[in-house]
Amino acid sequence: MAPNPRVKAAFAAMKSLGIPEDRVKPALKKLLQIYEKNWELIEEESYSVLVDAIFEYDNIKMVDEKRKSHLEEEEHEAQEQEFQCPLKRLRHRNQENEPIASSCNPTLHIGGAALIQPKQEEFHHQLVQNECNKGKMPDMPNEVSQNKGENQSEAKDKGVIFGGPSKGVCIKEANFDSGAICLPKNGLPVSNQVALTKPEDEPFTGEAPLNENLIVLVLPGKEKIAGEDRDVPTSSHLHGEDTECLKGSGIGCNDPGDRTINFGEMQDMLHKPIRENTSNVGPDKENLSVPSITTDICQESTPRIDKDVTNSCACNVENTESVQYDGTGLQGTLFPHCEAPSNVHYSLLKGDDISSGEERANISWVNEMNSVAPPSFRYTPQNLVFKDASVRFTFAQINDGGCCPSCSGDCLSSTIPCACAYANDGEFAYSIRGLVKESFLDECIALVREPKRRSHFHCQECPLERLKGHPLKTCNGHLKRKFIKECWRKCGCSKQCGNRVVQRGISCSLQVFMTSEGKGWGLRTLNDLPKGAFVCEFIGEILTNIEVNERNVNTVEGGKMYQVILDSGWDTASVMDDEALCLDATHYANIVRFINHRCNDANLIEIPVEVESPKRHYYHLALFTTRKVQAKEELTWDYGIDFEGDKLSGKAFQCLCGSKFCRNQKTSGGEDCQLEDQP
Ligand SMILES: C[S@@+](CC[C@H](N)C(=O)[O-])C[C@H]1O[C@@H](n2cnc3c(N)ncnc32)[C@H](O)[C@@H]1O
Repeated sequence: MAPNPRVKAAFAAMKSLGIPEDRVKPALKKLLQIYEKNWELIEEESYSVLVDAIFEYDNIKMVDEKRKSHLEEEEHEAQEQEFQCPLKRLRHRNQENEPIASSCNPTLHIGGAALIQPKQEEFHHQLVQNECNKGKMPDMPNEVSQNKGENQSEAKDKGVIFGGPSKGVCIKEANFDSGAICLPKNGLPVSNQVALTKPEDEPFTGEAPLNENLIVLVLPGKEKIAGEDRDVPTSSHLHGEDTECLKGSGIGCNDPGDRTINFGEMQDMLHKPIRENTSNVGPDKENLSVPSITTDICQESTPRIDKDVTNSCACNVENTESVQYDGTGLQGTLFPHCEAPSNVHYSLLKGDDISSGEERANISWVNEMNSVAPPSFRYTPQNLVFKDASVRFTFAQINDGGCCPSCSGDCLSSTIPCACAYANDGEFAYSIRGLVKESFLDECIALVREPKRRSHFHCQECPLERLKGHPLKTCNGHLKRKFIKECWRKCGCSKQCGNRVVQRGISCSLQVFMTSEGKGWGLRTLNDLPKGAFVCEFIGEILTNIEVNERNVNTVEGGKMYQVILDSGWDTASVMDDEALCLDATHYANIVRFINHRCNDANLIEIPVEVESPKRHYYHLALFTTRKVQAKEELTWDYGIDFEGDKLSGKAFQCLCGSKFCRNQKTSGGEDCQLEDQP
């Protein structure tokens, strides 16, 4: 059989680095197995994952060899001692409690506490740690360990060693065979995410090319201006003294890190309001996150920066007068919206990671269209309760029929579907590859796009009508949707179970970019994505409808739309005012706030996902691809806007989606298509 051209290419690439085929082979084999033959992950960044894997493999071999030779040496020494000191051997056996002065080995104190030999395990561990960074590409500095806030020895204590040319993370004891390998930048395929200890604060390692006429903004942490490095405040710098961690004691669940979570305390924290002056806010991830609830290791508080952050713009270019703020009234936001001075020629604005290290993979941003930097907002990877929203839930509410306590490992590979599949008619929504199954996805798409399939439920007392002061008015109806039910902490399966996709967060490579059609910023994928792939969750602040309404009263008309109503579960029972919830991604959000709207044939669809709360007034809203999406394609979803109706309320924008099914046809130039023609 002709050799696979990708294998040949990998060998050739390694050969150019001076690595012979016989060293490449075992590592490549293992990687292909671990990545489920996803070559793209292996090929990206000039095979950096493969290079890491080869050196890891070599390290392990070297460590094993050293250990073996150490054992042999010891054995040999012992034999020699026995041979040379027969007397001592006799005394060992017969006079164990008597001290003896031995000329053969003065440090050996028989029967006493001073007989100290390193345990094999410790020895092995030390070797792995010492050797982990050896054998890496010699010309690459160990940036990570240099830039980390925590030093190497602290990192070691946590079982983590940072370093390597591709920001590799050696996980605990770098045991290649156990699946612990250096993580590629894009993360592993979902089904292969192994126990990964993520560094708590991703270091800033971004570098950008410079030339005289080129202003390059590199966020977060560093700004490169005309060859200079300057520190700029980032969200992680804005942490204050007020750090409260979601840790507790007593009741709750034991998580794999032996931390016990007290759900009572947790709920208190969930209801702690956000303080708007972020210059004195503790790490919001710990303070206010909802589903994270049990997942976060409490981080040490980052030293507070007393600088008035409203004075420090990410575009800290010479003419600071040109700095403009977006008028949200939020102090100390992450990316002050700003324009550069007009006398500077811009060819490119870009940044390394808009998530400030909050996501597993960097999310870069680039503006090749104009001189505008990303708008102000605080990046959060988890929903935050603003104030009154009722997202209380307890373990006791999840009965055994609502989870799978007797499962273990991966529920998807079990022959009999577990209780978590019952919610989806006895079938899991996800395939073994971590994608939403085609049949499930097509059904979800049809329920939204096909007018004949679309149906609504009407709540008895609609909270939206109540809000408008018409408590008895008939509900206008809420679109019926299919829910995905994921396994969670009360389930017996592992954290790597295939029925836990959304809760593991973003794993694809994304980029925020300035669109060319005038829609402002947009989001695109940097890799091809298959149909049914999870892209991201809609993350923002959780507000009650009443709170959102109050907020919107003060919003200038024509502002951008960043809010969704979580109404997919309102059919279950009458919904109280503090249970009628919205997500607002205006001030606190993840990258969802950059996803633009497209009428009807968008390449993303939102699907409600039940994770921790069986009461469906609070759920996660996750975006999945509706079809194959090519690298560099813009990611879009249908906001479900009624352009005619919303125009009246002043909310709608002029749609520039370009879809031939555009519902705002007079302005978009879309063809005059009937909804029945939809894809
Ligand atoms: C969630 S934001 C999306 C990101 C936004 N483009 C930005 O620059 O921040 C939604 C806003 O983007 C703009 N937008 C989204 N989709 C659009 C479209 N199809 N046509 C025109 N503007 C759009 C509208 O201003 C809308 O209120």
